[in-house]
Amino acid sequence: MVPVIDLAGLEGLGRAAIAKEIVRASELFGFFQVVNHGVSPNLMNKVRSVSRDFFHLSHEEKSGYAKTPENVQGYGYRNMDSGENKLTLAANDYFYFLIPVSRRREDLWPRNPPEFRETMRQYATEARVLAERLLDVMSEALGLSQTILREKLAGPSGEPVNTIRANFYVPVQSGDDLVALGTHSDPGGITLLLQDDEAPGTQIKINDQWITVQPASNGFCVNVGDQIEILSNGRYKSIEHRGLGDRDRERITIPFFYNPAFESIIAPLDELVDESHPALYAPASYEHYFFNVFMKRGVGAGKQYIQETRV
Ligand SMILES: O=C(O)CCC(=O)C(=O)O
Ligand SMILES: [Fe+2]
Repeated sequence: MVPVIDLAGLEGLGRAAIAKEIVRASELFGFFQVVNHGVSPNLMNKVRSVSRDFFHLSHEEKSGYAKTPENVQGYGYRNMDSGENKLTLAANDYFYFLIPVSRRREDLWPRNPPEFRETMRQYATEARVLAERLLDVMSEALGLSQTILREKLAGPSGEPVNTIRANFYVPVQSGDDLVALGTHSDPGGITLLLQDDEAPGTQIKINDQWITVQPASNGFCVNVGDQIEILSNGRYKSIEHRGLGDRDRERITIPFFYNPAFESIIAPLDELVDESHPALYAPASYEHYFFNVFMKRGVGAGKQYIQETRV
């Protein structure tokens, strides 16, 4: 039911047919998986293994890279700060800016394992290319210039915000709830979610039913985020999803977020709005959306974030 889309041939004769699948999935669910997507499986495995190695270090060593109240980047852990930072998971996590490079805090990127930094630098480049190929297809299908979505996300600075996070789910005690990361839609543009092939646990909500995603080998899950729903004036849907822990195993997922620059004003594209198609969402800067809508409610509010911007 949830499509696995083969991107081999996207830039060749296969483009129209592949684009049709991407667009259909984005309209129906806001979710699909991709294979043959151009990011090397070797690099994907390295991203997983350096993350796993980092999480297995002592708490003391990891805390040398900890987030601070003023800075969202760095290593976070369960109950690290009560109340204020509602993004801290019921698990360990780390979070970094990749793009713009000026906001990167590489000092908070682990030195151990030694390949961590170089792996993430390379990943920043390759994942960005994939996200932009998908955005270009989605732009074309709106009947607009191929780069309109990425231009709108980048805004006046010309630089989108790309971040990665790793979610580290420790095994869930029997009797405890499996849901570790509550129901949400991703607030930004588009998310490439690197799965844990051994421990599935991403669930997406389709027609009010929770469906566990079975990770395609060497694939990415692609989640459409709220800002793409807004820019497309509701044509593409952001997907409600959540993250489960596993009773027996650790689970690590590593989302790459391709998000607007904070100062970008996101609103339905002018070309998609006319008298018979009124704008469904009010314009807002991404800074406002992220801090005053998404973070304020905290993870777990499903699609209520975007409902707040409905006109
Ligand atoms: O870990 C998962 O399965 C989902 C992660 C996720 O939705 C996120 O980090 O935004
Ligand atoms: Fe998410």
